[in-house]
Amino acid sequence: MTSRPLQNPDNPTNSTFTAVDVVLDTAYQHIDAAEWKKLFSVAKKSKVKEFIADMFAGKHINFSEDRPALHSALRNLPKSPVFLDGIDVMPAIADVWRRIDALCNKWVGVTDVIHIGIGGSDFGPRLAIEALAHVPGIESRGMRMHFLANIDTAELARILDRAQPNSTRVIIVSKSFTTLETTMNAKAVVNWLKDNDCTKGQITNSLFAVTANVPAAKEFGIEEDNIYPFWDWVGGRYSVWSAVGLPIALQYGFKTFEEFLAGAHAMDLHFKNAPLEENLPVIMALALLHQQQKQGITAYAAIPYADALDAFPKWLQQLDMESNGKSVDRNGKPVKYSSPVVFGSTGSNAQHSYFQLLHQGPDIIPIDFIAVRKPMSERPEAIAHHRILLANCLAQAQALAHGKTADNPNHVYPGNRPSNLLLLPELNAFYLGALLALYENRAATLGALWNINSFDQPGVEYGKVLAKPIEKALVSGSDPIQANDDIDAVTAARINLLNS
Ligand SMILES: O=P(O)(O)OC[C@H]1O[C@](O)(CO)[C@@H](O)[C@@H]1O
Repeated sequence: MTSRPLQNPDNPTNSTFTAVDVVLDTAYQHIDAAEWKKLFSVAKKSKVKEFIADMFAGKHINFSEDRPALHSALRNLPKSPVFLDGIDVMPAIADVWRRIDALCNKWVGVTDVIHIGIGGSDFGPRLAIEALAHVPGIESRGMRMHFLANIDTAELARILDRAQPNSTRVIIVSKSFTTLETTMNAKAVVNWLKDNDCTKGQITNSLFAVTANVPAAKEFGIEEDNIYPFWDWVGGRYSVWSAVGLPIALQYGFKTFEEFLAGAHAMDLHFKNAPLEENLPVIMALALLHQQQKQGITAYAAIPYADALDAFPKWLQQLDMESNGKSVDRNGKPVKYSSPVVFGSTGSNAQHSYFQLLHQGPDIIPIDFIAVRKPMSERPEAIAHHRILLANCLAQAQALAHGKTADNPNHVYPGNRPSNLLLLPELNAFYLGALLALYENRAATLGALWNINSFDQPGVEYGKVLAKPIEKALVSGSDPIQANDDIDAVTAARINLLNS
């Protein structure tokens, strides 16, 4: 017995939208025609269409850093001119593509790649390498790809235990080339190469860098030929399309990297040209805004029913919350809405973790269910398992939407829990690119709707600054320290606890 009719009579039949073969179904958002009409008028009033045009035209929409947000140019495979302050950026981008392609053919006998980077210099390449590892038709070079991000040496030790120093290449990825975790990890890996009797020449040949700060990479000791540049008009969390995506080409071939770019480019063309009413990133953004306005939601979950997308929620957390986790708008005024807390993990695992809360908790938390139509293999067992996976995805969405009445209050499902269904035709480089670009463009649209600058991240600096004096005070066995301008009484007590 369900608590409401399965079909929602006031829900418009056109709840399904398709772009680049990716299907979005918003039926369970329970937004009726009048509400959609209102939402699209909000989009028009927020000048979303003009914002999209400005973004692709290289306008300095990242006004606080006086920069464009032109990551779309990085996947503009047709190389149609993209002008940034009067200069076409495509020749420089195409030159990096050429160099990446050439490098793919040079790496012979490499057993291990240690990819050192954090945040946007890690989440994107890590996601793509994991997502494409078992895609039929993608030939892997079979190199062990080690992602070293955290300053915690546990990750470093695990990697150095496995990698073969004489056949290892090191890619240091950092837009700023000043991120402490990355530079310290890079130094530790260079010392490991030295400790394993690698010659100076071997070390020089095995070190590569991907950065927007070429002088700093040279200063570190990377040969110019081994430095792959990107630019300050590419945000870190939007950078997987640049040479930051190098591991994808090295492991799966340049053609696969091009496929990845092509999917994102196709989604960009849709975002740039489709009317608001048929525009997937815009519709997803408006649906979230609607739930903020109607239900006062403060969190949302992205749940890929595909183990290959296990790293997707982590990538999305940085994209959404570093882009739009802000309290003031473009005019410095308090925002009405901004990014909710974003979390997620793969289904069906998530059903055995926090779905109890999603179904019966007091808070309404919208969900993006992401599913893949085609199983990763045609083996009968894989087809059977895939059918169960999809059935669970659809069942969870239905149960959340309609709920269930019961005499025993403990068994009541309130329902009215909104969700989207995103359906990829299959998981390959093209549709992975399309999916990530869909969410990047959704994040940009949300920024436009919330009147937020989605392309700076001033909130990540203060903690790093405070860590410096605290790190200096952490000397085990030292005399107890007193609170001072940088270290308050609580932290001083904690430092003394750690030092004792
Ligand atoms: O690529 P970099 O400069 O090392 O920065 C790493 C990450 O740190 C941040 O600057 C702050 O989290 C992110 O925006 C960025 O992706």
